[in-house]
Amino acid sequence: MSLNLAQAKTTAEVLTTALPYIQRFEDKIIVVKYGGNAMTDPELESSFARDVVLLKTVGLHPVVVHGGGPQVDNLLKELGRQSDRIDGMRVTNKSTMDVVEMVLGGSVNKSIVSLINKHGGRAIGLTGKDANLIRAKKLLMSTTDANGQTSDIDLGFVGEVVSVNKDVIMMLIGSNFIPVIAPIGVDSEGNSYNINADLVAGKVAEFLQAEKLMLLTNIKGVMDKSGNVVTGLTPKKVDEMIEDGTISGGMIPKIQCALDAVRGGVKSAVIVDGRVPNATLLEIFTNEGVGTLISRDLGAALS
Ligand SMILES: Nc1ncnc2c1ncn2[C@@H]1O[C@H](COP(=O)(O)OP(=O)(O)O)[C@@H](O)[C@H]1O
Ligand SMILES: CC(=O)N[C@@H](CCC(=O)OP(=O)(O)O)C(=O)O
Repeated sequence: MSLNLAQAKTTAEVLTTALPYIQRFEDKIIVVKYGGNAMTDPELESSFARDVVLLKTVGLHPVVVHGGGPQVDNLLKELGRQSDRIDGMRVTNKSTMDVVEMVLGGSVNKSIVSLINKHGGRAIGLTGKDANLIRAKKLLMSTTDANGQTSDIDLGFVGEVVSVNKDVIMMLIGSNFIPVIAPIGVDSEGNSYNINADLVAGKVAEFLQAEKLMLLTNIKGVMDKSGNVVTGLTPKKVDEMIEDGTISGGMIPKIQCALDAVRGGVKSAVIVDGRVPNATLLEIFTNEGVGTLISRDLGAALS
């Protein structure tokens, strides 16, 4: 495609405006979590893939961690099965784990890889099992009832991240690849664990000491009871909002991992509306961003 002079002038202006941001983020690692709910529109999927390729091309190092919860739900439904969720976590028995691995490590991972490659990137797909990328252990969860009684909940093969093999990711980044990671972990016995993709993205960002953790979802940001986007959340405020039901479901692990990541050394975490075209670029190349920002200073000041 060639541009006429007027178009070229506009493009030149845009590129000039982006220059300080490109310089600020040059050589920096940006972990982008691409949620299953943000994957529903082919146009937006292409926009996401192009954004990631553009970031890499101008010298940033995007690392993609993806979800795919709705896609797992769809296959389970087709198979005439279902799974419960507790606080946003899928209760995962052995046969559900097989489906999770098939969908997240298979079709979802490969379609993101293909799309990025179609747009000129060098994406490489991995699950946490490849090169023991994500070491995991069983997630232990407990609940407290109205009488203050605490009881354990068994979520089956749901895991939490123990460690991330940073060297593998750095090697790929150094060879100009864009890692695309499915949220499946492995323990020392070779057992697979289904891990919430936000938690994986947070830990990957922490182990890499990323400049930014971007969590793409299908909502404007964290909303209060009136539906207004909230920024500058404190852990205390988050607890209150979970307690009174303002924050629920998948937003619970999302906001918690954003807070954990900034406390763990990631410069900033942001919950971004993935339904906005070019959301990833807008977040990097504008001061305002497009979601709920949790900065390191804020995280440190409030912890
Ligand atoms: N206070 C809140 N603000 C925004 N979203 C919330 C809130 N509480 C619950 N949610 C829900 O969390 C969802 C995002 O989590 P999730 O569905 O797991 O997204 P993803 O698949 O992108 O990880 C939103 O679509 C919304 O339905
Ligand atoms: C334990 C657990 O709940 N795992 C998630 C993993 C995928 C995921 O997190 O996908 P989204 O980001 O699209 O929600 C699941 O099985 O749905």
